[in-house]
Amino acid sequence: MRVKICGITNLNDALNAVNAGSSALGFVFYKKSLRYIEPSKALKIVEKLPPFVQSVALFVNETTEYINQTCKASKMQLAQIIDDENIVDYAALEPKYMRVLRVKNKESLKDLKDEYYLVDAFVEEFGGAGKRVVLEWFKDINCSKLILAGGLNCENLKELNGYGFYAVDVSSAVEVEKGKKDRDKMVEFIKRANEIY
Ligand SMILES: O=C(O)c1ccccc1N[C@@H]1O[C@H](COP(=O)(O)O)[C@@H](O)[C@H]1O
Repeated sequence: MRVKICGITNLNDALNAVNAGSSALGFVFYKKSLRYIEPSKALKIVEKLPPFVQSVALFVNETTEYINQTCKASKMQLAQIIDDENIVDYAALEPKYMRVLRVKNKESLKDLKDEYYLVDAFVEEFGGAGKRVVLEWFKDINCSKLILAGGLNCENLKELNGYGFYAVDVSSAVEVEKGKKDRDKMVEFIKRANEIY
């Protein structure tokens, strides 16, 4: 199972995540988050990453122009986009992107199109809150293009067996505190993610 570790704010955590086996690292470009990182600081980390690790920029209700400029300046390979205000012109986006669907109920899943999405539990305050989606809602859905986020941890990962999610995304369960990752928790999380079938 592919794993994205989100909320990277320093090189040490980035390299620990990569060495633990993370396929992707998430950088939060949302200023109100305690995991916010300046794009110029993210660039310094990205430039030191080894090959085969994807850098993902997380945006919340930002304009197309801002996303394009910021991804280019910080050499991000993928934009993770929360666009509740419907302001993004996806045809004009330069980086590859992955929309975030914030799931409130089973009805929310009707909005999924045939593309890769990150699905996260809806919370009023944006993101990384450790809140889970209800897995039963995904039972009759093709999950092969879905990256599941929201409250995943070493203990509950095994509940994903059989769903066929493309990847998982985690932040709070592998932290010492917001913005600081725990190496051992990342190692254990990725070990358990690799046991999912
Ligand atoms: O992490 C944040 O601070 C954040 C801020 C704004 C929007 C999204 C954010 N994080 C995303 O939330 C998921 C779930 O995190 P958790 O595992 O439940 O803590 C995380 O993977 C980020 O993609």
